[in-house]
Amino acid sequence: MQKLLTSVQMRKADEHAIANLPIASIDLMEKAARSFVQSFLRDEFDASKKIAVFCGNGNNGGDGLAIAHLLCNNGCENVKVYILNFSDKKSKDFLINLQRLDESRCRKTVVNSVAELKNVKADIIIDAILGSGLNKPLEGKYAELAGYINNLNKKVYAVDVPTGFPAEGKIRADYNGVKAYKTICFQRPKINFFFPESAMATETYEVVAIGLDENFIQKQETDFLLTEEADIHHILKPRKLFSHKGTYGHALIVSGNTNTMGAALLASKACLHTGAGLITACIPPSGLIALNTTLPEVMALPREEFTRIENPAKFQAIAIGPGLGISIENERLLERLILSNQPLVIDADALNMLAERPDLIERIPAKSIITPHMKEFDRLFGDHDSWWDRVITAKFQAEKLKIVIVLKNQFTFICLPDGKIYINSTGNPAMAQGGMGDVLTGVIVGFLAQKYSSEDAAILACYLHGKTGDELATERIVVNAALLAEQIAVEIKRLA
Ligand SMILES: NC(=O)C1=CN([C@@H]2O[C@H](COP(=O)(O)OP(=O)(O)OC[C@H]3O[C@@H](n4cnc5c(N)ncnc54)[C@H](O)[C@@H]3O)[C@@H](O)[C@H]2O)[C@@H](O)CC1
Ligand SMILES: Nc1ncnc2c1ncn2[C@@H]1O[C@H](COP(=O)(O)OP(=O)(O)O)[C@@H](O)[C@H]1O
Repeated sequence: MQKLLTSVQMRKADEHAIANLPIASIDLMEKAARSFVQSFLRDEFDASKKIAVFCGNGNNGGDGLAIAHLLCNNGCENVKVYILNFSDKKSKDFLINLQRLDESRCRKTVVNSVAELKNVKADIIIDAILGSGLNKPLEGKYAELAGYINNLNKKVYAVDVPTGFPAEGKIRADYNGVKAYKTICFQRPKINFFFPESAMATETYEVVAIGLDENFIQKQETDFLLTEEADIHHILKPRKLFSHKGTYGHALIVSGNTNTMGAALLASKACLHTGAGLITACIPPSGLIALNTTLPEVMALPREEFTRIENPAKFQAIAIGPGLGISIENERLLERLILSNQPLVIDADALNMLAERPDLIERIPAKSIITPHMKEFDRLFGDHDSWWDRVITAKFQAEKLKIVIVLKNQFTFICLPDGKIYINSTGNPAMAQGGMGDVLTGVIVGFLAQKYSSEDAAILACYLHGKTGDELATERIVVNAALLAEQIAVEIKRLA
């Protein structure tokens, strides 16, 4: 798992490298510039393109100067540097690189105001104005400059972070910084790149290594962690010799209604392919034929019989919600399960019913996993006007209720009872189709049945669900939920 650091912590990592590795501050900047240029030239190999490099006065500007210098030395014929003389505070390494640039044949001009920028003719812009040193929203000349650059409508590459974009913390809805095509950032992605509002600032990003001490970074205290494939490999347990269906647990999936039986089938199918030993779908009688014909391995428990069944403790794992429908009977059923005090996976309509019963939210059994998307989350815990605030609420509630909250999106935030937030980066827009969440619930309950902890089940399920979608999306424009449910077994096998 990769630790994601704040700007202050990243600065410490820079300082640590300078103090402890045989590398001077200016050489670290040179290394960062070289890594940027390498990545940039992979994308933009036409040496005749006009490149305008905008440089501020801090270290981000220093990077820009070094980048311009390297581009000139690498055969780029039309590089022009705009040095923005907007501040008296110039960093030491900025000044060293300014002198180096002065001694080169790179074209440059010093600009004191945006009005002086009349004839910027560029195919590509490199934004090295402000980086992770941003300490307040843009205003005055800086805001004007960001607007000017955006209005040029050119391809913008941002150095480390687009000017005006906060690396962490709330992103304002009226973001007024640079809108980059791509950000090439150093050593670690910024925490805020995983928040949907970052789409206002950069279409995509790439992380390049600059030689900071990974051991030092991984030792820092942070609540934000990025799941990696190695973690999944480490958590997954292979199936054992002499094992039998009892070894892999019995999952109960309370789901489906007359018009939404598909959700029950998808969740059950996903659970089946995740490897639970036995699966029972608690469905309405109207769904029996569909279940028996499409998923013969799955047992049925007609819903009205539910109250007559044995203790829910018979099941190793229980999920409730996919396609369930909202009714008094279903609310009673949910209440019964919650009061049984057994960890649950709670999704979809079960979450919507919970939103109307704050008394039950307080009683969600510890170690349960709830899987809201943004709207379901806000119905449960109140409206939020930014994703940062929403994630902070999720973290708070996960700690308070001692549950796992899987807040679903392009990048899903998995908030654990210990306050840690695992960010899942697998998954893609080909998966944006109904039923995908039902499959995720089936995968989670499938892992729970196999005795993975709630934390591990949520982390594994999100990663494998997205990864399976990524593999399938290499060959198709859309990945439907049933296909993904079936393919998940292949991905688990590959990573186990
Ligand atoms: N050794 C290092 O520290 C390294 C730093 N690197 C680069 O350094 C950058 C960070 O550099 P700095 O810490 O110098 O910071 P910046 O270059 O991002 O900003 C510097 C100045 O901008 C001012 N400022 C902040 N917000 C402002 C606002 N809204 N309006 C006007 N002025 C504002 C600050 O007071 C500061 O004086 C990184 O993003 C990265 O590009 C890289 O070169 C890697 C090595
Ligand atoms: N653009 C996307 N990128 C990554 N994952 C996605 C994307 N769109 C949807 N997903 C995933 O699909 C699932 C959708 O869940 P949900 O909205 O509950 O769907 P449904 O209610 O239709 O079953 C989530 O796990 C989400 O992360």
